[in-house]
Amino acid sequence: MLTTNPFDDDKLREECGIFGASGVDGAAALVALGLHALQHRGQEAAGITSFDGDHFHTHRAMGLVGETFSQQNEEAIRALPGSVACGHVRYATTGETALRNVQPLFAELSEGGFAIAHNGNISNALRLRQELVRTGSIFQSTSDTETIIHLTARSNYDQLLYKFIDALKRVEGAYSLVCVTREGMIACRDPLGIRPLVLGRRGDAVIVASETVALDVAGAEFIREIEPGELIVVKGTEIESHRPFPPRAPRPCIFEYVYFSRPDSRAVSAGRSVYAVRKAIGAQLAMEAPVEADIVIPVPDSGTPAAIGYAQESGIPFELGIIRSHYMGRTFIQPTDEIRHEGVRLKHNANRDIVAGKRIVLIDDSIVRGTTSHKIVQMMRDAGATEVHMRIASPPTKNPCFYGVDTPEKAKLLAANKSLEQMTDHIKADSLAFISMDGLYKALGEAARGEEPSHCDACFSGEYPTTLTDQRDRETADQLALLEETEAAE
Ligand SMILES: O=P(O)(O)OC[C@H]1O[C@H](OP(=O)(O)OP(=O)(O)O)[C@H](O)[C@@H]1O
Ligand SMILES: NC(=O)CC[C@H](N)C(=O)O
Ligand code: SF4
Ligand SMILES: [Mg+2]
Repeated sequence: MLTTNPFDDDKLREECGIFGASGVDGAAALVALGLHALQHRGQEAAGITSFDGDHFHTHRAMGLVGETFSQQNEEAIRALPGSVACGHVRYATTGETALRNVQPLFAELSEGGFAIAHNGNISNALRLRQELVRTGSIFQSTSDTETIIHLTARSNYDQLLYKFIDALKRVEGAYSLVCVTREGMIACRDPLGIRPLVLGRRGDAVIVASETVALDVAGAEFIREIEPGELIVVKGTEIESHRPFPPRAPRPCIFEYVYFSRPDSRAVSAGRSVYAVRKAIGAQLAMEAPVEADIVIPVPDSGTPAAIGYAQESGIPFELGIIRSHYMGRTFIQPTDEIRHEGVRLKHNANRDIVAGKRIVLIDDSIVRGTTSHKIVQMMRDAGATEVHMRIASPPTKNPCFYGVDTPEKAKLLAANKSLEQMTDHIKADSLAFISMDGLYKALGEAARGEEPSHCDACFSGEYPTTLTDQRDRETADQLALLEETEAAE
């Protein structure tokens, strides 16, 4: 996969963000605001499609929202007239990082134009694509999202809405979608509601967004979440709700609360802010994994709320012992290997006076490959820390995500390949502990995880809530290749 950031190529990636507005003049400008608030979910590319009653208009580009839809580039927004629009910020999960995969994707169907913006990942997209291509579909992109367009186009139903629903019934995996058609806007969530989507109003205008922070920034009021398995059709300012799928117990992504969502968004299924949930996770971690220390230090930014919770619960003072630069990364020239090795210092640096001579508890939200923890523990020691205890605000990440988060393959996940002791050695900490799975659910206000958990937690538990057709096909192909190799060698 192509990456845009020379220093961040070994991380758990963000996902995507979507935003739609209907029933408001200049809808595209509102979408640009909303996308800006969702920028943390995807920094590779951004796009908006509007409909002015006669024509569809699209502008898509690589890069940040502010680069593409900025004050200096007002022309870009003026070229997107109309009272309905949808937009997307992308972090690729299927299909390369290239303009042809930047969303919203658009096609002219027999019922007219159809624009689609997708957060999630379709776990049988490859299988569907092979079938569609074999029977004549010509794909314009390598994105999983395009399969929905082809399935819609080829459905035998006679109205666009029913064709679209027919298509969704054939896809597996995770999808929160916002579409613009000649009739208005359609928004929906997959039957398990794996990826988030909320509904708001700005006056009479209808807004949908991945997270409530985007409603705040667009001056809209939060109404409710779009329910798992719900599809809404928006015509102007009118909303019609549909339930096209048989009801199932929802499984929203628990990692949204650990890491992805902005802390000022609402954790809808927990009835609190994401910030409050993260603090509760930190407090729970302090109860489960206490340690004698002088100060609690977050790995900024995402470890900060959990560190505040840990400090408050343990009574150990909270200090900013690591300062993060917000200016590194994307536009930085390609470094030499030597500079790349030093790269972490560009992002994080020790606050020496705070750290020197102290026993410290470091709090981060997750360990993926272990790169960050390894470097930061060393950084604390170099700055004079006498003991470094690492505490992680999620259970060990042992499995990849197939639902819209670009995680490294299992072989590269530290916790999938090492015991707790080996991980502690690897990051060179004096001690290491993760919050328990039950502890994580307790922080969400539940008694324990239980047999039928309320959330998707597959990256920790390995229990994927949907079938993973493409992954199964890949494993079968690998096994066959191995068998052939063995036979050839014999
Ligand atoms: O074990 P690793 O492979 O290093 O990955 C884990 C780290 O990645 C994420 O931070 P990241 O630096 O990506 O983003 P953030 O600044 O939003 O915390 C996460 O918060 C951990 O700090
Ligand atoms: N991270 C996402 O939600 C990505 C959406 C879609 N699967 C893509 O790759 O464009
Ligand atoms: S596997 Fe993990 S990151 Fe992916 S949807 Fe499930 S909980 Fe979220
Ligand atoms: Mg981090």
